Amino acid sequence: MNAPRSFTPKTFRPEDDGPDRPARGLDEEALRQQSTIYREGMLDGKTLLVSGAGSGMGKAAALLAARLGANVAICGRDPDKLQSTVDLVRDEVGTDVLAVPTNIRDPEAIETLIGTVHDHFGGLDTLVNNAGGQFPQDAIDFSRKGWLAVIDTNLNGTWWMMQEAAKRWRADGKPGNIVNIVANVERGMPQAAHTCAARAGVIYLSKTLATEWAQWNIRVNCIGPGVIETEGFRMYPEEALARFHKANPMKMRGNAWDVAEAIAYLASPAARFINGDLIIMDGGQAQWGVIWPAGIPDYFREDGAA
Ligand SMILES: CCC/C=C/C(=O)SCCNC(=O)CCNC(=O)[C@H](O)C(C)(C)COP(=O)([O-])OP(=O)([O-])OC[C@H]1O[C@@H](n2cnc3c(N)ncnc32)[C@H](O)[C@@H]1OP(=O)([O-])[O-]
Ligand SMILES: NC(=O)C1=CN([C@@H]2O[C@H](COP(=O)(O)OP(=O)(O)OC[C@H]3O[C@@H](n4cnc5c(N)ncnc54)[C@H](OP(=O)(O)O)[C@@H]3O)[C@@H](O)[C@H]2O)C=CC1
Repeated sequence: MNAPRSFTPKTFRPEDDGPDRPARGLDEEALRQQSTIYREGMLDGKTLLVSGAGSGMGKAAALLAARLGANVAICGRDPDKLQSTVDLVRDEVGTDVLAVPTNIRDPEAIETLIGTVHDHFGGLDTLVNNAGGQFPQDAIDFSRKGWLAVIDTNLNGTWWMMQEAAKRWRADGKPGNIVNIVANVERGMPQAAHTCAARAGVIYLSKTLATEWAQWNIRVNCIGPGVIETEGFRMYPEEALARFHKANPMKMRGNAWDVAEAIAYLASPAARFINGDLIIMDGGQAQWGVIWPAGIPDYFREDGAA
């Protein structure tokens, strides 16, 4: 029998970044160079609110939406990260992004956020719930605070955003569109059980709301990314990162732009009949491999899992 696996929480924290933990994913220069399959002006006159848009997929989605003509509002906790997205879009596209620092765990702050977006742009067409995250750890060792932090962010935070946006759409008699970024949870997520529970909750919440809210012309869909290399990867030990891409049969990592293009599709008129669905973007991982974000335990090494 394996000895209990110990875990030092401080080890993988983003603030521990240093020269030995390099930046991950598409940097701003790479983002600027991405091309898109979509036509110019595809999102003209549309307003998108993207949470967690100070980095990673949210930043890419904000840039692409702005490039396609949308009004873009963003939120996240760290104002400096949000400002980096504002600056990138202004420099690259020439438009102003509305940045509203907001913790999605705070429902009152979300009420203010949704109101601010409506006041500024005169409405909201697509809400992208991308903010979220977790830390890698064997479930048996989760602290109570850690469990609650992940559930509160990924499940409750996403719900507060959805409910507040929908209340406003119903009151205004306007159609709405929600895209929730979740994860690939079909076969569970070892060493990420907290986020697996939260994301599974969001997926089935979304399917339920897609029915309940159809009467107000509000669509709700999810995107389930697999291994997408972003700044968020700094949270994981090198040992795990070295194996992440081996968990899908294509043996590759996706990038933030892949997800941004899927978000743009769901925000476009081409997706008007898609409701209650989950788009998995994982190179086939769901059918095959397993990610061990805290490192593969001895018990699973011998049988060659993933
Ligand atoms: C899965 C593979 C594929 C997925 C990839 C991605 O999603 S990539 C994108 C991923 N991007 C991200 O994931 C980025 C966003 N992630 C986050 O912001 C955090 O991981 C969060 C979701 C826990 C929020 O936390 P927060 O704002 O509340 O900040 P806080 O720091 O105060 O933590 C609260 C408590 O959680 C606990 N705890 C925290 N860390 C660890 C740890 N390493 N170890 C153990 N426990 C840990 C601890 O109990 C802590 O309290 P303490 O002991 O300090 O008093
Ligand atoms: N990269 C991957 O392989 C995968 C990622 N995902 C999920 O996709 C989403 C985007 O991830 P990715 O771009 O990779 O990672 P990042 O860590 O770069 O982005 C997550 C963003 O969420 C924001 N955020 C976190 N907590 C809160 C909060 N309480 N309130 C407001 N904003 C918050 C963070 O900003 P700030 O710290 O400023 O608040 C950050 O900008 C996340 O939900 C992630 O868990 C799912 C599957 C795989």
